[in-house]
Order: sequence, then structure tokens, then C-alpha cells
Amino acid sequence: MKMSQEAKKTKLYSSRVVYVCDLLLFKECDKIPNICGRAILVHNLIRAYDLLSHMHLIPSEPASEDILLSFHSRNYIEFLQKVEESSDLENHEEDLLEFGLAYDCPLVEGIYKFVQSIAGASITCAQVLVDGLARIAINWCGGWHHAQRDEAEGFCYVNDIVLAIHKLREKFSRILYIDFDLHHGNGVENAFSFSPHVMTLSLHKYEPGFYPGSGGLSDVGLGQGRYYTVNVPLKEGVRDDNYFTIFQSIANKVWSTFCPNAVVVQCGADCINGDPACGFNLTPRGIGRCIENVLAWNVPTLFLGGGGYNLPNTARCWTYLTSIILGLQITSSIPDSNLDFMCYSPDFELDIVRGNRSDLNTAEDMKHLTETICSEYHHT
Ligand SMILES: O=C(CCc1ccccc1NC(=O)c1cccc(C(F)(F)F)c1)NO
Ligand SMILES: [Zn+2]
Repeated sequence: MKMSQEAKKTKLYSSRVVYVCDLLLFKECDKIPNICGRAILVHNLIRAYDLLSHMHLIPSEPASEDILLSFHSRNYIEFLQKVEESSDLENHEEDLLEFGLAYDCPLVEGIYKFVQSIAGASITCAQVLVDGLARIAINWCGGWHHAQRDEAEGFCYVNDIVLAIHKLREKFSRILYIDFDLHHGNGVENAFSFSPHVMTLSLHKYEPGFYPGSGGLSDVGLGQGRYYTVNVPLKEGVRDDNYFTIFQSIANKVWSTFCPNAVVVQCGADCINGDPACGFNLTPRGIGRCIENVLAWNVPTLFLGGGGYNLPNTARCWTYLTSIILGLQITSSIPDSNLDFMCYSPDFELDIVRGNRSDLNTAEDMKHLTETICSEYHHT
């Protein structure tokens, strides 16, 4: 049967990798606490390694009010619009607190435009996958997994991930969300805990008093969504081998039982050795092996950023992951054409080696986690 022009175009794109390249978005991203300058640092390193020429660069469209309301409450969105216009913030004190706009989510300048921009980038990527214009999309300015429907939380002002998954649901019936960030992806899990169409899989540090505190082994989803929430609570110091082994076991079980037709991956880099969060002892190679597993599934996949407070290391990590996604080998010596070359001193190497701190996860811990999680499927 003769291929139509349109089908040929889509066929052509379906092997493509789309990358959100938008200087306005990078500027908005700088407003997020503690990661000022990170977005452009990541972009500059990806460019210095000449990876941009292998991707289809797209600008980001700000999210409309309607799209934001597909997850967030009208109260929250209207408050953001109101507070952006008003100059006298004094008598909004208690409202600010009610919507989480305090402490780790201080009010940022032009907050509504900021939220439209941050959410819009991930939704733009989801739209590209829905339209079949590419099989893979990357937005390193996304991944804000703590935001709840009616409040900001944990540096997350809008849940771009939930909004992107909601957009993907227009075309895909079973979506797997994978969260590699050091912290539990509570906002995304909460949004879909009752849904059998979205499976959320989060690997994170889990110990008394560690933020956000949710994501225990017994947290398996609710109602129709029971057993469509998977949590892998880990102790501190986990290393690449333990992490990859348990991810591979669970991911392959999830693949064969849930059969996702689209995947969203949050690649928060605060799980990497050297991050001030100082939780895990992973290297980008460890996460790289996990996403190679995901790439082998060959279904539409959206890659997002997230945490990552050692800015040069986060740039190293996401540049390395971009090369894995593209299937390209890149040199470990940072190109001296890079604008921020001095940030990568003293080694000027892309590789991040693991630390010597011990992995508190014993072989028994890992065996127990794997058996408990992989045996869950006998119920369904
Ligand atoms: O990374 C996060 C947010 C973590 C968070 C939530 C609520 C309150 C504080 C934090 N911040 C940190 O855990 C943290 C860890 C290391 C370094 C920093 C930094 F931003 F101050 F550098 C912050 N989620 O994936
Ligand atoms: Zn985090």
C-alpha cells in the first residue's frame, strides 16, 4: 500500500528526538529556588558537545489557563493570576501560605507567566508525541513532581508532569511514569493513585524525617488504581549496581504486565554522588543503564529534569543522558569551547565517579524489596 505524504513524514519523524530549546523558558526556570543558572548551564554543555544538531529543536508554548485547570484547582490558578497583578502583597499573607507559596516555594516575580512557561514546555513535548512528530522528547526544564492540585510544594509551583501525562492520555491508554529523583514523586502519584491507566514507579530515599515522607513499600495505589502505584523505598548511599539491578527487575515486570504504550521519565539529578542533598551514591552511568532499558522498549517517551543542586554535576548528568538517548558516544573531557568551561574545574571531566560512603541497602534489603514488589502482580 502506497505510503501517504503525511504518513511518510510521520514515519520519518518517528525516530526523531525533539528537544525544547527556548531561552525565555531557561530564564523562567532560573526563578526556581536554588537552581538559578542551571537551565542555561545544561543547555550550553549539550550544545558544546554538538548534540543539538542531532535533535529537532522546538520552542515552548506557554500553557493556557484551560490546560492548567486540567489538573490544578481554579482557586490555585486564579490566586496566581491575582497575586501577579496585585502590588500590595501584605494582606495576602495567609492566602500565600494556604497555596504553599512560602518557605521552599517563595513567591517568584511574575508567578502566573512563570507557571504557564514551566508547564507549557512539558505539555508542548507531550503534544509532539501525541501528534507522532517524534518518538522521544526532552525537556530538562521540567519534572516538578511535588506540586499538588491546589498548592506549591518542594520547589514545585506547577505539576508539569501531571499536565503532560494528561495530554498524553488523549492518545495513549497506558502510561508508565518513572521517577529517578532522590525524592518521592508524591505529586504525580497522588494525581493518579486511583487510575489504572497511569502507573507511577518511584525509586527514592525513604527514611524517617526525610522529605516528603511518602512512598513506602505499602503505598500501592487506591480503588481501581490498586497495584498501579509502585514505590521502591531505599536507604541512603545506594550505588549503581544495586540501583540498576532492582530497577531492571521491576521495570521488566512492569513492562510485561502493564504493557505501557507511552513512558514519562523524571531524571532528577539530586540522586547523583556529589549533590548537596547527599542522599544516594549513584553516577550518571547508573541512571544511563536504566534509561537504556526504557529506550529498548521503543515506545513514545518523554524525558524530564527535576532536582539537582550541584549545578555542574546536573549539567554533566543530563548531557550524558542526552547522549545515551541519542545513542552517541561522547568524550569525557569537557569541550573547552563551552562558555562555562571554568564551572567544570578542577577535572574538566564529564564523568562523575561514585563516592566511598557505604551503601546502607543490604543484599537482604534489595531481595525483600524485589520479591515484595515483583510478587504484587499475582493479585491483578
Ligand atoms: O529536590 C526536590 C526538592 C527537595 C526539597 C523539598 C522541600 C524542602 C527542601 C528541599 N530541598 C532539598 O532537599 C535540598 C537538598 C539539597 C540542596 C538543596 C539546596 F537547594 F539548598 F541546595 C535543597 N524534590 O525532588
Ligand atoms: Zn529531589
